[in-house]
Amino acid sequence: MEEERDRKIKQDLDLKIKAALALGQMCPNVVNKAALATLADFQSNPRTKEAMHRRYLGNKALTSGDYKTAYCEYSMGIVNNPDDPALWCNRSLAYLKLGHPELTVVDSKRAIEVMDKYIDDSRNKKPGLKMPLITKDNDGLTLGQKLSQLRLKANFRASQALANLELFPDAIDSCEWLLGVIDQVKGVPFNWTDVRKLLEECKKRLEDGRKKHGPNYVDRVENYGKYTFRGKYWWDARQENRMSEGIFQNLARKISEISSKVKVAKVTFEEWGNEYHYGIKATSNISENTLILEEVPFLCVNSGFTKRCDYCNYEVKKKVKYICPKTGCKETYCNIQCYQQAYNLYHKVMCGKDFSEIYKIVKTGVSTSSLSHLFAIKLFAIGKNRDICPLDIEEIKHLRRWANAYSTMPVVFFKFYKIIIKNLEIPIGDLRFDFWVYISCMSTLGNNLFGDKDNQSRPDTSVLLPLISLINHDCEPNAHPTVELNNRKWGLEAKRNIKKGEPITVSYVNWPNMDDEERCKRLFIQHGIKCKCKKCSPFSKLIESYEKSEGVVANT
Ligand SMILES: C[S@@+](CC[C@H](N)C(=O)[O-])C[C@H]1O[C@@H](n2cnc3c(N)ncnc32)[C@H](O)[C@@H]1O
Repeated sequence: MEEERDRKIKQDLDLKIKAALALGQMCPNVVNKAALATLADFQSNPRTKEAMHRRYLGNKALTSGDYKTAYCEYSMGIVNNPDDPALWCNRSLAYLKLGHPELTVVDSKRAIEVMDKYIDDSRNKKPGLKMPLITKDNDGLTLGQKLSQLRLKANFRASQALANLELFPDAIDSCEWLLGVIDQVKGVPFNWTDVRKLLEECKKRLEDGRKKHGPNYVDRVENYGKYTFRGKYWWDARQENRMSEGIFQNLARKISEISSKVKVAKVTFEEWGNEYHYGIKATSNISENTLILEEVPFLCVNSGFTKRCDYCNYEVKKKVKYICPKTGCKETYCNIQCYQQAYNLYHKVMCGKDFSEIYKIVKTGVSTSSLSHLFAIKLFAIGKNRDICPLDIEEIKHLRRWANAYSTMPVVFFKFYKIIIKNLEIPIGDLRFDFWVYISCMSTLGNNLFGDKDNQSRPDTSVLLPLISLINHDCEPNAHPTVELNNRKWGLEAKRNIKKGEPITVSYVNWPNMDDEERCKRLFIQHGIKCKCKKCSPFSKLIESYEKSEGVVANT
């Protein structure tokens, strides 16, 4: 029985191969003997079979307009068979329908990459991808034709998403590419007039934008795409869970271990309504200049302008130097202890890997927030090392993500993301490290880092302090961090007398002599904070209207 079925599959495929080659389709090289083997393998492999079933369920959900179910089914399919480009391509449509163009672009690119890899593997006579494109629905198309169609679909979705991200020049390029290949493909899987319409619309919006904002309106993909992201995707419940009793108790214990003067508390500012936040409150009267607490950073990064220990940020030229003993790895530490701590936390999986491209771009940044890309590498490395999603890292899972503003996504995010998962050898089908996880990590980092510049004002170092990060901002704070870069512990000192029960606050910004309204506006623009402190309360309506009229603000 089995043999008979395999023979039929091979026969069927053989015919399709011949037809595809004879027709000279866009991807004639995708079919070879290895592909034959993998198709048979696909039919008998329970995981690829499951993936195909998920694709079927996803397609059904998509057709009925149930995009959330479609997202779930395709994701399950990807977990089972990440080598099926149709799953990535179809999930990109689910994302588009759900209003996540930033994820559509990435999944459609992934679909194309998977197809390219398939073609390369076939050329090099490597085993082909497990790509169940030849299914029961015999629509008379060859494998090559199906691949060509899929490539068009992926590109069309990318064009639509680029337009939604307001990256018009790139959307225009993409539409023009599509219109250029119109004659080469049999059975175009969508209406060509839709591509023309999209092209016209993008050209018009670009022109209107340039008239209004000047010739540099809307940068290209290397720069920013605009989308709405309020700190979490709907399928990710972690931000709700961060206030759970278990996590709260855990934080309370950790704070009590470093200070008897303060405790963690669930707080609301009047205008925050029912939304609870974490905050830190004094447990007794604290006098001016008292050291309230000290915390050792969970993670440190440095951009390399000053030679520092990769683990604790000490300036190594002043201290004993220890270089990672592995040949080819040049990472530098103060001493063997720092090396061992780093090794166990993240270095084990990062050792000797080349992240220079990320460092190069980080070094061109003007603000210390650019260093968050270096943290993202370490968070992914810790996730890989602990075999968990980076968003579940115990030390940081309680942190509040950037949530109060719209976001812009530098498209370099995807470039960096790809470097990270490739270097850390994370398979693309491991969705614990999916691209949205990277965006969510960046959002956590954007809200919780303490950075410093060097004496030439270049972003130099940054630290992640999971407990000090619980302290809220006030434009007239009662405490301030005692930052000393060459001190492993970061301190918090009372600026004035603080009463028992009073929330401890710091200023997140250092803008002396700025008028109150401007400061309040910039807190919103640069930190996503609609500041609820007493000084800012007169401007709350103004900020609301500013948010509505601007729509999009920078996430820097
Ligand atoms: C570093 S966290 C502080 C701890 C945070 N409240 C929590 O629940 O984890 C920074 C975030 O707290 C909130 N926040 C802190 N100070 C604030 C203020 N003065 N007004 C409004 N929101 C504030 C904002 O959401 C901000 O993005």
